[in-house]
Amino acid sequence: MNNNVRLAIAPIGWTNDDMPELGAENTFEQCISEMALAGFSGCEVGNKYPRDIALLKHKLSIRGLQICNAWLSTYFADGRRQQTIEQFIEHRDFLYELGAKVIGCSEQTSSIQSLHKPLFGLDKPVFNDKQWRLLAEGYNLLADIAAEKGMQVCLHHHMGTGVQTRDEIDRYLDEVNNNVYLLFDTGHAYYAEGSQQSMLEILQKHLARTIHVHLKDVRDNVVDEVKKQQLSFREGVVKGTFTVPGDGDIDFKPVFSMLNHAQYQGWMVVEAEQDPSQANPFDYALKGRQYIRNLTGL
Ligand SMILES: O=C1C[C@@H](O)[C@H](O)[C@@H](O)C1=O
Ligand SMILES: [Co+2]
Repeated sequence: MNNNVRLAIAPIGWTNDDMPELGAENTFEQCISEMALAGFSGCEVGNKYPRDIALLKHKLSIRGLQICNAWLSTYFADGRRQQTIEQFIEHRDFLYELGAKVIGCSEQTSSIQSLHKPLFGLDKPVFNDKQWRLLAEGYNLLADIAAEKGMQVCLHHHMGTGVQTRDEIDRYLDEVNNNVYLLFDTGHAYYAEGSQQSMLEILQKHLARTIHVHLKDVRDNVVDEVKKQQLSFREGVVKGTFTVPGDGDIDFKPVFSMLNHAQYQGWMVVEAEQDPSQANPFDYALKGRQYIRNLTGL
């Protein structure tokens, strides 16, 4: 893997912002110390991180860590344009001060990812033409606002949202301008389409537009349970849908070789939300780190 790729890890394995009861016992300092000790040089932002920029930078830099991105929910497809833009500007400025170059957003209009609804039922949002137009106009605008600070915007395709499937990812990238990008998440692509092959085809098709990568592995047996028992996204997470690369059913070798071939430059972020009381975050961070080292030399 080329030298322009850097490895980060998300705090979600230690403390889960969506379900704060998962990892409530883990402190911010424990989390970032273990990230550094496991051999990562960057991380995303969690809700236990201090908002004071100088303090946060200090805590991170003494551990050799840098912020590479943080999630922002957008609501363009239901018309909440102004509110989204205001939040985006604040988020952009926060990330800019921390030295991040990309801003990863997820369109959450009618999302069921946090609701108690079957993930594979009929409730997943499906955008109509007008909603796609609103989304595309919104993301085009975000890209211009990001560019004011030399930053780039990417959308995180996500289970339970209107940009989940392969066709929806294609449509998103067709509709937006060329300066609007993709955050490719291996776990969500695999979960959405149900196979390694489809996940790889999505990545192959959109390599040139991929500016940030989340590395999650998936446990097939838990996905089967989510389908059979009509579980929600979060119920699946608690049961262990996701894990670190090398611990589940995805083969990451072709993922890394595609990125390498395309001379991908940017961050790859291990992001494995599971219950920290069942999956010790430090053990799993080390496990993921070792697997990536073995396959990439990074
Ligand atoms: O990037 C992500 C952020 C989380 O909040 C989300 O639920 C997770 O699955 C993810 O991929
Ligand atoms: Co992700």
